[in-house]
Amino acid sequence: MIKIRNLSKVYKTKNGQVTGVDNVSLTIQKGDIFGIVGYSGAGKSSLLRCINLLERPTSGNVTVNGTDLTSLKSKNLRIARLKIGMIFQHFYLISQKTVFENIEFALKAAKIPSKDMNDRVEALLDMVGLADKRDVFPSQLSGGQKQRVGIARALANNPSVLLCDEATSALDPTTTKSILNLLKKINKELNITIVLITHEMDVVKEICNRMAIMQDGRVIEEGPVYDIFANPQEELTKEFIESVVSYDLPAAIFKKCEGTIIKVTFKGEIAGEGIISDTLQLYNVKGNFLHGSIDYIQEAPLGIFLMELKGTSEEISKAIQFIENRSALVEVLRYGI
Ligand SMILES: Nc1ncnc2c1ncn2[C@@H]1O[C@H](COP(=O)(O)OP(=O)(O)OP(=O)(O)O)[C@@H](O)[C@H]1O
Repeated sequence: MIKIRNLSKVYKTKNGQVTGVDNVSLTIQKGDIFGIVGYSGAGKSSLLRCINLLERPTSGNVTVNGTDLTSLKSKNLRIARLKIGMIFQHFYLISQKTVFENIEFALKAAKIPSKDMNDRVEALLDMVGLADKRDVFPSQLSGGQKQRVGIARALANNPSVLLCDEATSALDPTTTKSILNLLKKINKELNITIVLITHEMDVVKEICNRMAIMQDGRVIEEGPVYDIFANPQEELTKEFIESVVSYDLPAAIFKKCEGTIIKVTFKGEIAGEGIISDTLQLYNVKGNFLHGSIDYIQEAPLGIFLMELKGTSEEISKAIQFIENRSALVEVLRYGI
């Protein structure tokens, strides 16, 4: 488990102080795939690098598996860091070394006996699906393959935590998907907690179970990915969600409708139930679907529909109440005109 408490990182620059992280507290549970999202400059990298103390926090502390890293002196910190793997957007492989040697290099740092070296490297290459590339140099690999070497290297010392710094931002969508699948497999099979930072909400939607949104160095919203997608609180969170799940209604349609326009969010299994048809049968309202879809987040359905309701305001209120009583969220976007 990773506990971040009241962490701040202030940089001293020629032009004065810059706050990278501003009093952040977060708890990341063992087995989580935790996504940290934010625009450029929000403080994601600073926070991630404070987790393994690549950056030393200005104040606050970071506890990983019960050890407060901020209290460790250099030798013990080096040892603790071996259990925190990290991968990067630009891979940082050693270009003069082969794939095998890149991974071997990380194993040597952990003083793995040389008789075990070959088996260990080959097991790691199998894990990331690169057994046939052991003797080639990084320049002969695609971006996705380079990242696989980065992942194998990060796993060399059997870490309990893997930090991913924009690990898929340099990759095309298909390669991104395959790397995300590999991260999922590592999380499940090796029980490694993953913390990733990204500006791509797609990545979070695809693999994370929990997430935090950062703005100006602070965490402005945090929780299970499904709940945040179903009911975002902050404007910035809504903006990020709309980048992957859009429910915008063209202004012309909005203008043409005279009835009350509602947005209905169905969570989980009720997404497939006939709540709307029941509503229209029970109440004297006419319903007209304007837009809608069912998305799958963490393999659970999340249905969002925009509807126009026509009828007396009393019947419409009753109909909305009925939908809410069936555990759906209803937001009135505009009352009837
Ligand atoms: N080494 C540094 N020296 C001075 N200021 C820094 C340093 N690193 C980051 N900052 C500043 O801290 C703030 C947060 O930067 P950070 O890189 O953590 O954000 P980010 O969300 O990761 O953005 P990006 O995705 O562009 O990397 C920014 O204002 C940045 O300019």
